[in-house]
Amino acid sequence: MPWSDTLGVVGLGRMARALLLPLLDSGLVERSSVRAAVATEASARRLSDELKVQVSTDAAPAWAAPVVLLAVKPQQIEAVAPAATEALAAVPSSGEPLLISVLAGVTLSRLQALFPGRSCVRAVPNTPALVRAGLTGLSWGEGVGEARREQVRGLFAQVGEVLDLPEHQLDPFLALTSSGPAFLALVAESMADGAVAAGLPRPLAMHLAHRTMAGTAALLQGQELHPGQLKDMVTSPAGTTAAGLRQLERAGLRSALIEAVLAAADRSRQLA
Ligand SMILES: NC(=O)C1=CN([C@@H]2O[C@H](COP(=O)(O)OP(=O)(O)OC[C@H]3O[C@@H](n4cnc5c(N)ncnc54)[C@H](OP(=O)(O)O)[C@@H]3O)[C@@H](O)[C@H]2O)C=CC1
Ligand SMILES: O=C(O)[C@@H]1CCC=N1
Repeated sequence: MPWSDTLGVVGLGRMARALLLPLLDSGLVERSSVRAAVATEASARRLSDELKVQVSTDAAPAWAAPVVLLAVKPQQIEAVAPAATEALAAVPSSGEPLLISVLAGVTLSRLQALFPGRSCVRAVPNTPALVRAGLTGLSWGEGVGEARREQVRGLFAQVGEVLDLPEHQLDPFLALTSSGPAFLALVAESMADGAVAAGLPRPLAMHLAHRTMAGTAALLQGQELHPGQLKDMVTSPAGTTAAGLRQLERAGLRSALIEAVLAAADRSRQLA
C-alpha cells in the first residue's frame, strides 16, 4: 500500500539516505510527499539534487508532517527538539503524530520527554537497507495505534526484514546488525589484503572477497546451517583451511569479534 502521509525526515545522512532511496525508487513514498531537513546548505543542495525531494535547513516543514523519521546523531538530539515542539501546532489534527527515531541508544523514555505530543517508536535499521537486504528492529512507545504500527512495519519491510523487539534488546541488536556490516567489511578487506600479499591483483582480490562473503552468507541462510557445520564442511584434514583456522584461533579472532559486539552494545547504552 503506498505511503499516504507526508513524511518528515530530520537528518538525512548515511542512514536516512540508505532508507529513503529504495523507498523513493520503489514508489512507496512519493518524492513530493517528503519534507527533509539537514544542518548545512551544502548538504541540502546536494541531497535535493540527488534525491529530487524537498531538503531544507529549516526543519519546520519536516516537523509539521504527521510522521517524522529522526536520523541525526544522538549527540545532536537536544539541538533539534525545540523546533519539533514549536511545529506541533502545524501537524494535521487528523493524523496521530509519530516520531520514528533511528538514533543509537536514545531510549523511548528520553524521546517521549523530548518530543511531547508525539508517540514514538525506536527503529534500529542497518545500511544494507540501501540494497533492500536490511534488518530493522522496532520497539514501540506508549500510545502507538495498530494502524500506525502496520504503516511503519510496511515502510521498513520495503527495505528488508522487520522484527518487533523489547527495548532492552535494541542495544545488542544494533551492535550485531547495524555495526556488524562494518565488522564484516573489515574481515572482507583483510582477507583481500591477505590475497594480495599472496600474489593476487588488488581488484581481483576485492571482487573475490566480496563474492566469498556473499556466497557464504547465502549458503548459511539457504541451508540453515550452523556456522560450525559450514566450517567443518570446508576444513579437510591436514588441509589449507585448517592451517588458516589455526592462525585465526592463535590471533584470537573469536574473542576479538565477541568483544567488538559487546563494546558496540555498551557504547549504544552510553549514548542513551
Ligand atoms: N550509519 C548507520 O549505519 C546507522 C546509523 N544509525 C543512527 O542513525 C543516525 C544518523 O547516523 P548517520 O546517518 O550515520 O549520520 P550522518 O552524520 O551521516 O547524518 C547526520 C545527519 O543529521 C543532519 N543534522 C545534523 N544536525 C542537524 C540539525 N540540527 N537539524 C537537522 N539535521 C541535522 C546532518 O546534516 P548535514 O549533512 O548538513 O551535517 C546529516 O544529514 C544516528 O543517530 C545513528 O546512531 C542507526 C543505525 C545504523
Ligand atoms: O556507529 C554508529 O554509532 C552508528 C550506529 C550503528 C551504526 N552506526
